[in-house]
Amino acid sequence: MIKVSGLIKIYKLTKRQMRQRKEKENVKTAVGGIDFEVKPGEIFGLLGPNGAGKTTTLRCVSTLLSPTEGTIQVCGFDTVEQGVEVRRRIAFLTNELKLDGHFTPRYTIRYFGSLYGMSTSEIEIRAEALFKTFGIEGFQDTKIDDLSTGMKQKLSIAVSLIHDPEVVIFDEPTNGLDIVTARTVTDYLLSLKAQGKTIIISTHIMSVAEKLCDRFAVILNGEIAAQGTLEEVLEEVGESDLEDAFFRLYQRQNPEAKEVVRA
Ligand SMILES: Nc1ncnc2c1ncn2[C@@H]1O[C@H](COP(=O)(O)OP(=O)(O)OP(=O)(O)O)[C@@H](O)[C@H]1O
Repeated sequence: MIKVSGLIKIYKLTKRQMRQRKEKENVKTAVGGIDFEVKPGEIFGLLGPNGAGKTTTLRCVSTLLSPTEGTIQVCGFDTVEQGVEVRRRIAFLTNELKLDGHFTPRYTIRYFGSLYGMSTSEIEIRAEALFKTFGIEGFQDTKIDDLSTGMKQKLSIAVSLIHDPEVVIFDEPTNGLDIVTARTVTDYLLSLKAQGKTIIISTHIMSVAEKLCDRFAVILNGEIAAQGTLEEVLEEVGESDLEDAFFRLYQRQNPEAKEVVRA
């Protein structure tokens, strides 16, 4: 279970960041007060364009960042006060965290398993199953630098799940993947859901939100513009297609962006 209440995250900008972004203020509100819950056996999506605040939200849920205001509970533990308990129970995947290219998948997964205090035999059994699922068996002893982008992403997912966590937090899990690899990842997320895991993902791809997520929130400029099941969001916005609904919501927030809204 994930419960996000009144989450606000404000970044302090350096002078350089202010110059680069042409910002007048030295603070940036990345997330402006959002609430949502994710239940076990559910895939929840944060759907939004670049800069909407998806990554920031997931970083707060995963304890990587502390909220400026608001609280987050994961499996009943507060992400700020009980960060260690939260980290034990989550898989966190984000594009920014890279596996070291000098090592092999076998070495890497063993290393991460041991960080979670798993025994050698537990690691072997779990790694074998994950490598099989993601088609990594034949590449276990290949240097990560020599793996394809898709294989690296699948390895990152396998490594993040070595300790069989209750909660899965994946930032853009299918980003940059070909259609076959993306399907392997989304199918695996569905199997985790069937196992009763609590899953939250971010995406800017409408079809991922439509097909994979039980519920999702459309996040724009750090605020939730709509949330619910696909049917609920479409009804709330008064559209029959998610892309149209998304643009309708976008236009409500950015009236000057009229031209991008379909008639
Ligand atoms: N460390 C930081 N310092 C200052 N501003 C930041 C920092 N990280 C993110 N931001 C800003 O906060 C806002 C939200 O960024 P965030 O990365 O959460 O969005 P996102 O929805 O994940 O977008 P993307 O899909 O591009 O990753 C953006 O305006 C971004 O420039």
